[in-house]
Amino acid sequence: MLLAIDCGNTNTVFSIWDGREFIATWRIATDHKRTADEYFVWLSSLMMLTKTEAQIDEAIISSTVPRVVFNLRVLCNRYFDCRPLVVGKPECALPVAPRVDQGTTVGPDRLVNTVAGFDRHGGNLIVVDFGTATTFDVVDTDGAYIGGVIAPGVNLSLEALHMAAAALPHVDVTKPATAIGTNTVACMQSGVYWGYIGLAEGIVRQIRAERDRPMKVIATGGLAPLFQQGTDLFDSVEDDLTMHGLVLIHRHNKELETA
Ligand SMILES: Nc1ncnc2c1ncn2[C@@H]1O[C@H](COP(=O)(O)OP(=O)(O)O)[C@@H](O)[C@H]1O
Ligand SMILES: CC(C)(COP(=O)(O)O)[C@@H](O)C(=O)NCCC(=O)O
Ligand SMILES: [K+]
Repeated sequence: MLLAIDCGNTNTVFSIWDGREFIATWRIATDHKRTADEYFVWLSSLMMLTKTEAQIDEAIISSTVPRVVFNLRVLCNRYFDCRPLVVGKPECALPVAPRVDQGTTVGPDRLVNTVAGFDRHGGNLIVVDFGTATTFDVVDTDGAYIGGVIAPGVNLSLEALHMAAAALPHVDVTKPATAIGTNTVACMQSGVYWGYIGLAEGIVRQIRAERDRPMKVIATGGLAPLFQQGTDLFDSVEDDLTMHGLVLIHRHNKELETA
């Protein structure tokens, strides 16, 4: 079975793919100090507690944090006796190469989102990922990643507000009932929630104008369902998008190997 690992700047998600479906998905805070042994203790206890029967013998990793890849590789080598594919490394082929400025290292999560979005919806697509950063990935007609937008993430913005202004508390993002807040917390939540809805709508409008053609919009990432409640911008919200892309990229590389 395939172990697919999606490491973002905040959370790392592990999913087990049995060839037909994901039989388990677990999430751990991203921490570059975590060792292979620690990952394994965590993974194997979850497998035992949930009675998940899985013989893992293949792995694929996408990581926006380069430093964690070493220990994830050790995990795969030592405990699953396999060499993981690492998205973004030369030995990991993509169905279509990205078309960006020379020397640009596109975040592997964005490449994976592009592959998954194209598989599910075809080309001319915008994938919005509400992760640590809020990213917009533009997918061309043939499925190539051709660029996009990186904006500060929602929680990052709230954190910055709290850090920079003495009178502003730490607050969690939620959908406020009204745009006009009648207390400090409600005002901050409104600024971030409706601010990000406006950001997403505005950026998508601008991208569509530059591309001058119909483009679907797919949202993913931890906070996507919350933002879907405030706008009809998204054609769909798919929390398994990155995992789906990892399975596709793994399959693509296996096919190349046996061809
Ligand atoms: N279900 C949730 N409810 C509220 N916040 C969430 C939820 N899931 C994730 N988050 C927050 O959303 C942000 C993005 O999460 P995630 O998509 O896991 O980011 P990344 O991929 O960059 O690690 C993080 O700040 C995280 O704390
Ligand atoms: C933009 C990102 C920080 C988003 O990461 P995430 O929010 O998923 O942790 C990541 O995709 C990245 O480090 N990108 C490199 C630059 C680029 O994609 O052009
Ligand atoms: K991500």
